[in-house]
Amino acid sequence: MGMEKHVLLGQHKELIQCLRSNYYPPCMAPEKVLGLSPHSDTSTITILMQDDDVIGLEIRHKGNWVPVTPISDALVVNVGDTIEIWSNGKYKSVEHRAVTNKNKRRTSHASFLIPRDDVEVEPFDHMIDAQNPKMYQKVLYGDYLRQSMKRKMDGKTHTDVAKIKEQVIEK
Ligand SMILES: O=C(O)CCC(=O)C(=O)O
Ligand SMILES: [Fe+2]
Repeated sequence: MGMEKHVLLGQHKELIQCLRSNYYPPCMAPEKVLGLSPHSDTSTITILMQDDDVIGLEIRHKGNWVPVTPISDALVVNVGDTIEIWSNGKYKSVEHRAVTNKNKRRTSHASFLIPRDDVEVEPFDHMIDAQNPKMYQKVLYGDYLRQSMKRKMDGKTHTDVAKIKEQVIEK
């Protein structure tokens, strides 16, 4: 985003790390049962450690679900909604889900890096110009996080609260 590392870090006020560990037991009918419904993370970035012997994570790319094949000793880094808002939509949060597996159990550990609750998140001025008008309104991170957590995971629909609605200009 054309910013020094410490400036971006400073935008968090305090860099908070939340950890979620997921366990997906073997499932008799993986074609019918998802491990985790489609969603994007509200974080700035998410660092994911996943088992390397079973595929489970999938990202949505051009309308298709694409498996993220594990690489030994490698972490997966996903862009979250906060970067999407700060970058005014230049860097989109990735929609993802976890599928189940008939024979193998799977574990994953997601580390969400997030700003402090009282940070007002909105697109950075330098990401806005005539070609890229402001797409997101100011949201208080704590409110955004809690509102998203209250909802059923449903793709990226929770990001609508931060989007500037199209103006209807009456003649
Ligand atoms: O299990 C996975 O690979 C995905 C986990 C995830 O998306 C999450 O915990 O938010
Ligand atoms: Fe996630």
